Amino acid sequence: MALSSPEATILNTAKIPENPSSPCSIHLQKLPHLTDYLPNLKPLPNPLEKNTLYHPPAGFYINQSEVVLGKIILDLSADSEAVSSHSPQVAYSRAGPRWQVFFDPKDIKAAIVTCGGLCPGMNTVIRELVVGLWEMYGVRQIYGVTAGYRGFYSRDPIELNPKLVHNWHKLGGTALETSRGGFDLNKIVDAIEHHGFNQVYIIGGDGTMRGAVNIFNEIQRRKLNIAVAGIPKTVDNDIGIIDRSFGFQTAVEMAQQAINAAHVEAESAVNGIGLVKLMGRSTGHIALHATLSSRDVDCCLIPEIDFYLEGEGGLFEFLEKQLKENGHAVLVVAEGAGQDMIPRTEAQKEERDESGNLVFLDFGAWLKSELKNWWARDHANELFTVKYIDPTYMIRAVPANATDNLYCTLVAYSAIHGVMAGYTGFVSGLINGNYAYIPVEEVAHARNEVNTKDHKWAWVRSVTNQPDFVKP
Ligand SMILES: Nc1ncnc2c1ncn2[C@@H]1O[C@H](COP(=O)(O)OP(=O)(O)O)[C@@H](O)[C@H]1O
Ligand SMILES: O=P(O)(O)OC[C@H]1O[C@](O)(COP(=O)(O)O)[C@@H](O)[C@@H]1O
Ligand SMILES: [Mg+2]
Repeated sequence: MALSSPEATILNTAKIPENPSSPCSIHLQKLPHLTDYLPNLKPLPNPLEKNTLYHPPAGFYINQSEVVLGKIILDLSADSEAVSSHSPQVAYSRAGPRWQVFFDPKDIKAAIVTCGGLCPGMNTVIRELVVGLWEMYGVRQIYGVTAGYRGFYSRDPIELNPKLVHNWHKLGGTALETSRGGFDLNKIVDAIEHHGFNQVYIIGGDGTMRGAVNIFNEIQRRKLNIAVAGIPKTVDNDIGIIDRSFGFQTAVEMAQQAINAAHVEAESAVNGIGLVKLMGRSTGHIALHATLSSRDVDCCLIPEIDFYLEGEGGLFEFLEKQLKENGHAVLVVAEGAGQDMIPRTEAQKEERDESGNLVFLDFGAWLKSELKNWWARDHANELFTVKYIDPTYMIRAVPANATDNLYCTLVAYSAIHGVMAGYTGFVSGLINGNYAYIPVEEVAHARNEVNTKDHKWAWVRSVTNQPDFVKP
């Protein structure tokens, strides 16, 4: 049947090359390997071969040639960027067990550390690293470094085993404790050497991964037989390349409770506004996803969009209309939104946390008072209520849900297999639904901001009907 919509016309006339599969080549991101700087290391057969419970079937081991593509959506029309520039498609090594390993389990002394803010699932990742190393590869020396990076040089590591970590996946937070700051490169690498750790698993966010790059470089410079693997953790979902971090979906789910409460409060008041602030230092992913799944939100404000309060096309005008039509409105704001609107003292402009992250002012509280001022000014004699809900830590200080727990298991096992195979300076992560190894250097600098030009943001706009804040 002939297609007659305008979209169909565009599709039918697009210049699609005769052989669309030919134009693209593949560029594999090279993973650092211990033999890059220790060429005399000898491979061993994978100890999984001797596992008494599990006999690896044919096809179990991953070949070096197996890759995961960084981009799976391509424009194959002849004049598209990808095709006309012949730019190669970026690919990453597929994660999983290798036939050869570069560690003898009896010589392994593994260290696990957690850094930065909490994220649901951190305990599961620790648990799965311990159980995976112990059960799959027969490793018996596994240690937890407590209190983040500073713990390497200021605390005694604690011994971990499957019995001890048995229930950890049911607990929020990190049993190893975490902290910000305290990154002292030489002290950390000295301590790693001093303790005899030869596998270091680092669970943390963008800051942590930048630290991991430095540790990896210093280990290479000292030519140490120590592999470093990162496992990206970011409740904000601000790390690029990977689809998302473990814990993100749990946080979005928890945020629903706050939005529901704000909705009930707003609906039950005369001219009621429910205002919810959700985490997201520099990205609005949690706010966006929580908004899309809730459907009760009338306006979602994130750091990636410019918006204004007063005048035509502004927030107050929009709320006025909402209150007139529905009697209530629900606003969701990301923590990092509107920071440049709040007046700051010189000291506040400089304030940073121990890791060097800028300390944000409470946009939700500021907006609440601005809303009240606006209403008092323009509608002095009408009732008005703003209920402000700030569930901050409640969305991240919880155990991971089932989906995130599964992700934690697979990402931890991927990291173990990669390290056993001698890879180092890499992270394991989910790319387009598949587990892959990515050079940590790349991950440490890859940002993941909300793309306000894509369909997802357009759906937010259509679900909420909020203005686009383009000044007339
Ligand atoms: N550029 C950097 N170089 C080295 N270490 C860093 C860097 N940025 C942050 N860190 C360290 O990484 C750890 C966690 O960083 P932080 O930004 O607090 O959290 P996250 O890793 O979750 O983003 C802290 O110990 C901090 O000192
Ligand atoms: O109060 P804390 O522990 O510094 O955490 C607050 C920050 O932690 C986060 O949840 C996550 O930040 P990180 O990924 O950098 O750890 C941010 O959204 C928030 O700004
Ligand atoms: Mg961070």
